[in-house]
Amino acid sequence: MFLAAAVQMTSTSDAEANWRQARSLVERAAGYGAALVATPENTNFLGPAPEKVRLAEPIDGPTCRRFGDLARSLGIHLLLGSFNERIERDPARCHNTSVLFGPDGQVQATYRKIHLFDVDVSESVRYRESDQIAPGSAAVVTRTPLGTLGLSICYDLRFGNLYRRLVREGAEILCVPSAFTLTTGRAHWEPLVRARAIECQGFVIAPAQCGRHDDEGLRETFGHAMIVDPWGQVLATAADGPGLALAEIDPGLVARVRRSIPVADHLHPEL
Ligand SMILES: O=C(O)CNC(=O)[C@H](CS)NC(=O)CCC(=O)C(=O)O
Repeated sequence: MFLAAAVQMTSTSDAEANWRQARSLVERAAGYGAALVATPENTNFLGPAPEKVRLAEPIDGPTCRRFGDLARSLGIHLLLGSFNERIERDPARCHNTSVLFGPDGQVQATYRKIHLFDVDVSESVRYRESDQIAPGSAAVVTRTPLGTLGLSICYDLRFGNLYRRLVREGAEILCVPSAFTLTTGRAHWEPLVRARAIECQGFVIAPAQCGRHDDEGLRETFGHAMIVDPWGQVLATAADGPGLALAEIDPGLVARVRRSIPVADHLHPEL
């Protein structure tokens, strides 16, 4: 058994303020005893698009170094839900990248968001994530002493085939750091998170952005950071505003649920 935490926070274009907010919530979670702490999509910056690309950094840049040092000083596994990763050969775009740090502070895995949010939420609320973000193409699973993690980001949550793949490759704990819009979050967030947990028969750790940001559309995000167990039960949901969803993870539950309903054996991959 170990304690996991999904961070809920409000990132803006003020990278230093975002760092202080994230650090204080991660420290709080570790203070409660959390061994695995995950922060939301765009932890380090959620603001105007041109700035986002201009401020993008490589994985060995200062943002990842800070989060790695934090993981080491607290002795935890820390998922930086996502940051804007510079692409050397493409100055116009960056990757939307999750980074897992081990308790030694080293980068243990990186995942680049595959499905990009090019969506008209309403007449006035319109996103074209692919204008600034270059998609990744690799599904990423990483073994840790706490269990095998499958990585994904936000809009990926709608594409069940990615999660089937992660489970096939051994994932027991699925991470979905997010920044769901208020509109789509109200209607779809919890059912989607629970559906992934039930289908995958795994834990889902879903950190979230919340509140009002300062990008062009003054976007508002849904919050409701949550942790769901392999039976689909919501173990914890963050309250309104910056905070934490904290829950105990029983790694043995994954195997018990998979034994009881052996969907992996009943799957028709040819369909
Ligand atoms: O663009 C940025 O600065 C930060 N990126 C995000 O907030 C991303 C891409 S726009 N948001 C989502 O994927 C929302 C998905 C969603 O809300 C849904 O699937 O309904």
